[in-house]
Amino acid sequence: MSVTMMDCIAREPEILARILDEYPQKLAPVRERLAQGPVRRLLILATGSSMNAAQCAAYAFSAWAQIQVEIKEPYPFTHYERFDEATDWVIALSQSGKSHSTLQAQRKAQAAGRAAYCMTSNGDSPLAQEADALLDINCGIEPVGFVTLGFSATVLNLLLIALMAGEAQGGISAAERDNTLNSLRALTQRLPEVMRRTDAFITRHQALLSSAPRYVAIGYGGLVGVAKEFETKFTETVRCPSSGFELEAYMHGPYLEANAGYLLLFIEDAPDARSGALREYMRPHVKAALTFSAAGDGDDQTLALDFPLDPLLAPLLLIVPVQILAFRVAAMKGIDLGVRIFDDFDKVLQSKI
Ligand SMILES: O=P(O)(O)OC[C@H]1O[C@](O)(CO)[C@@H](O)[C@@H]1O
Repeated sequence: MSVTMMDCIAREPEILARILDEYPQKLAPVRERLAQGPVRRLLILATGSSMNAAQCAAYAFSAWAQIQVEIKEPYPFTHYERFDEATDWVIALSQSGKSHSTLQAQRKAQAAGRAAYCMTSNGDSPLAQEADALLDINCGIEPVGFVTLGFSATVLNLLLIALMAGEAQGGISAAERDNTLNSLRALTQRLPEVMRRTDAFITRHQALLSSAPRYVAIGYGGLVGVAKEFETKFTETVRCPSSGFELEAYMHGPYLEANAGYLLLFIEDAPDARSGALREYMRPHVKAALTFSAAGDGDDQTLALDFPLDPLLAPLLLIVPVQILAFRVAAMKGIDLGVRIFDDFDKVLQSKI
């Protein structure tokens, strides 16, 4: 039998634990870069899920290492932008290592005199081959195109890079580093329980989850990356109109499209007054306003994971219910993810090489 998206999600606890054990070796190029001098402005070139993963981890760089992260869509960076000379580190992030736009952007950074660090799970890929240094995501090549395992592995690696930078640049102590590593290990061990709770929640709400014509997720801070990945994953798998918004940005226009068919999903690390106020305002106007929360035991409308944690780590936990939700709602809609559609797309459009 072929490997499914759910098989990949189920491997996350094991693979994330491995990444935590092996990162000092696998991310050795990060140490070498940090030894060359401080990093203040990091440019991450990435598209799709890889861009969303970068958004999940970006604030850890500023909090722990005082690094300003810019995440750029590769194509406009290549074709419309002047290279910012203040950039002192460039990571071209592509899980497959085959996105053509990211390859072109990597070349532009190299032409601007910057060493390109390629972060990928495929060391033989075109991006890896042309890069100046390789950052191995250390999850193997994901056999399913709708990436989940690679997404979570990317977020964890980026958090670990931020941690290494934080320690090297004096932003955090060795004790703080160890506390964070312990929290990450505990998070990884919590994932099987997260999966069980998510399954039960989805089964309970099956009727409304399967019948909505429009899905919207809302997050804040690093959880915007989770909301954006909701958009990417639902669009790829559920194939109904789906969007992810930043909490405050949602209040500037997007709410106006809400109607009685609309399914809203709030993503919270802990009870949040602003997110809660929006949910209560919107609830009478929509089919359902559900919440995924890292904290608490929750109510009928809330999947509560009862695992309070540092908000900077929360995306790594809260992405898992989103991934399972995409897989299960696709199945409820009768979509067979094993059947390829638009099979000639990459051949014709050359977006992946
Ligand atoms: O991280 P990569 O391999 O560059 O892929 C970026 C995006 O391209 C896709 O694989 C589609 O081509 C998406 O699923 C993914 O989010």
